[in-house]
Amino acid sequence: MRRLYLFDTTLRDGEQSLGITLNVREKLEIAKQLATLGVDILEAGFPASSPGDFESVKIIGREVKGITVCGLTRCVKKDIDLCAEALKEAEDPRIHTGIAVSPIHMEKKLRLKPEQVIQKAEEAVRHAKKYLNDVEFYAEDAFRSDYDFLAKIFERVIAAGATVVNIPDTVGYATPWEFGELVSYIKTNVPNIDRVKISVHCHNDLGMATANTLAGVMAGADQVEGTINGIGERAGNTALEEVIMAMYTQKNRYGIDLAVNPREIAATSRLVSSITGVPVPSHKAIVGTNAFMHASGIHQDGILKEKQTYEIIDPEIIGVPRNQIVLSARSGRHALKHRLEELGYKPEDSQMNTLYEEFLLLADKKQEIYDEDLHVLMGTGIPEQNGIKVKNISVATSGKQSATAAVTLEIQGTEITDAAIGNGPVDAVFKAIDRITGKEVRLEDYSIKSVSRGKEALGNATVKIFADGNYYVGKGVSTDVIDASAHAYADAISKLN
Ligand SMILES: CC(=O)SCCNC(=O)CCNC(=O)[C@H](O)C(C)(C)COP(=O)(O)OP(=O)(O)OC[C@H]1O[C@@H](n2cnc3c(N)ncnc32)[C@H](O)[C@@H]1OP(=O)(O)O
Ligand SMILES: CC(C)C(=O)C(=O)O
Repeated sequence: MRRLYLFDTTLRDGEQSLGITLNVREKLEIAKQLATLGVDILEAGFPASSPGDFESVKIIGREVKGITVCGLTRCVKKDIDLCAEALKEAEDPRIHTGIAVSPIHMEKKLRLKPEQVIQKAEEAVRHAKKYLNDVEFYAEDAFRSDYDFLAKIFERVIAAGATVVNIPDTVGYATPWEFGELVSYIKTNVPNIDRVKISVHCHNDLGMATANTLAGVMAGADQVEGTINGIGERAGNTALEEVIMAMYTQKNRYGIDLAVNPREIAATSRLVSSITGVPVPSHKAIVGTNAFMHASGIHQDGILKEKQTYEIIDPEIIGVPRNQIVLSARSGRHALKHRLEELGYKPEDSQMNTLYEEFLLLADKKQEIYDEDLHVLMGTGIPEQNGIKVKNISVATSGKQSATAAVTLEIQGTEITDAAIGNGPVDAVFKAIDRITGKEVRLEDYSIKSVSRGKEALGNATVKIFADGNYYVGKGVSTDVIDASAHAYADAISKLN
């Protein structure tokens, strides 16, 4: 069996998705779950990019053990110094440094001659090696580079001490057969390549990131880079869950071994989606809600006769249990606990009374309680209300007229009520919250979507605000859309210092 290393960059390239800004607490929570999933390397951020990113890499390095924690840098000494400083307390640190190698990037962006680029790359790797042994070198835009030049720069960084060479298709331009050929070319044309690991890092601009990554693996790559749910710059990165399950379902054919626990895939995907506010499309491979649903009669007939007629993956393998019990207001604590345990939660007996009360409140509003409702009940869909709690909302609206909202918030134990007029009920509620908190914020984005099924489905509101030079994302969940929106807005404001 050949061992394939999984390099997760959800917290670095994933966070480069438009609209995502995660704070240290959120990043740490995702990092811990990635360690539970069992990825080998976790890219925690780009320490030189901001004090917040520096802090995240530092705290993840300190707190998350049993895994390689990595930070990204340019081939710039200051970036490398900061990265090494952030990784000081990491058990198994790695610096990921690199520079662009394609003609267009070197000439137009870096404004450097190819030989100058090689020099910077060598110097950066040597500088990083002063701090620690494990240094990965990325050749940005490798797929559009001149392959002789690429082989030459890899040869020189390997001589300077790189332990991993990364071949990115930075702009997602490759097709699988071409990308496989590139990896083969590097394997056969770079002296001493067998001393280092080859990594592949693909983007999804043509929808081929996973296919290209697998072609790279077939051509001999030792490490694959990607993100959970495929989030990332522009159209995103290779979705790690797709690579994991492609390997898992093809194990006997490809003989590739991974250290991950596939049962954690669904929980990791949910957590990343919930914290980043980026929904997973229902038809998304592996982790979409429809990925294991069979809708048409001929398929349902086949499944009832033999599951494998239409199912290549047993959903339980990725932590999605088959649902056999229908939960409703008539269900008791045993059924609720049983289903929660099937979904991977470990509710304490002491928690069950409160959970059951919350469950009944919801069940009274809905005929059937779905798994999505239970995830919300267990908190993976409801954010903590740090400091600001929405206690009461009352809205008056009459057709085309403006709406009026009266809102009561509890801030650090004190209840405050105020009212405002807005263009519609949600606007009026947000304005009332602004009056109470006295914060100057600009609403950047607002969306509401259903997170469960049924007529009284839970609405999940996501609000993005801009204040003090930063973006803050808040989430709120309720069967009432105005209530969900108010919670999301209060959640975002509670993240301001
Ligand atoms: C392919 C990728 O995904 S790479 C990772 C992308 N991630 C990020 O960009 C993280 C967020 N970025 C940032 O916080 C900032 O851009 C910083 C801190 C990195 C740099 O900020 P600034 O110093 O203000 O530079 P700015 O971003 O405007 O320009 C980039 C500079 O770095 C140079 N540069 C870009 N990549 C590299 C590299 N890998 N190695 C060396 N220099 C590089 C550019 O040529 C440019 O140099 P110039 O100022 O001499 O023209
Ligand atoms: C920094 C590198 C690995 C990258 O993200 C890319 O080239 O896409």
